[in-house]
Amino acid sequence: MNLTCKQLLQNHTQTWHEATVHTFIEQCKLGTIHPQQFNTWLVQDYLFVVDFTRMVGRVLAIAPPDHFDVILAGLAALKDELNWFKEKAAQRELNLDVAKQPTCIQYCEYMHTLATMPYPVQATAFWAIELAYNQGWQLPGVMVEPYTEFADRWGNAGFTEYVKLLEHQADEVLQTASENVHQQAQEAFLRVATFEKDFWQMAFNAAQ
Ligand SMILES: Cc1ncc(CN)c(N)n1
Repeated sequence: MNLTCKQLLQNHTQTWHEATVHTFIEQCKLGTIHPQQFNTWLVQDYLFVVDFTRMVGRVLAIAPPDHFDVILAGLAALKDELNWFKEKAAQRELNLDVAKQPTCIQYCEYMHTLATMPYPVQATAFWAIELAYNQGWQLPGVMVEPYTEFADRWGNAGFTEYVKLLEHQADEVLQTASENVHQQAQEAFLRVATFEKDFWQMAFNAAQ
């Protein structure tokens, strides 16, 4: 039996919904998010993206050469993204040299463990991580200022296209993978979904 990214989304609609729809983002859309919550997200997400960039580097290291184009484009976008995070943090006078919160630590440690897994599992996790932000920031629709630019970073049409390419690459390698690898890919998808939900909650908790 084959496994595709689309099937993962269809088989786990509730879990995926919780990964991509959260009061944190809804309150960004409305402009009611507390600055302390948003700033916590900004700093912790920067720290996450540093480790995510390393993860993508490891994915590249074991990817077939015909997947390089998409992954290298992703790494180039991450270079811009890391600089953009620094700019946004400076505008808000936020210190990025702080400790990761437990949820961020656990997510980053999980990304590390992905390196021990077969390429189809890593490709599936990579796609799921990017899709979570693509949908998370896109689903609420137009956000009020100053959040428009944040929603646009991951919700724009180009990013949607990039996530589609990641899906095609994951689907391609899942097609020839064993049942056991399919099982691991499904577990990775579910772990990513749970971490995404927890990450929104971590930022939301900053005001309580
Ligand atoms: C927590 C999280 N998940 C996903 C992404 C998108 N790279 C992100 N920036 N942060």
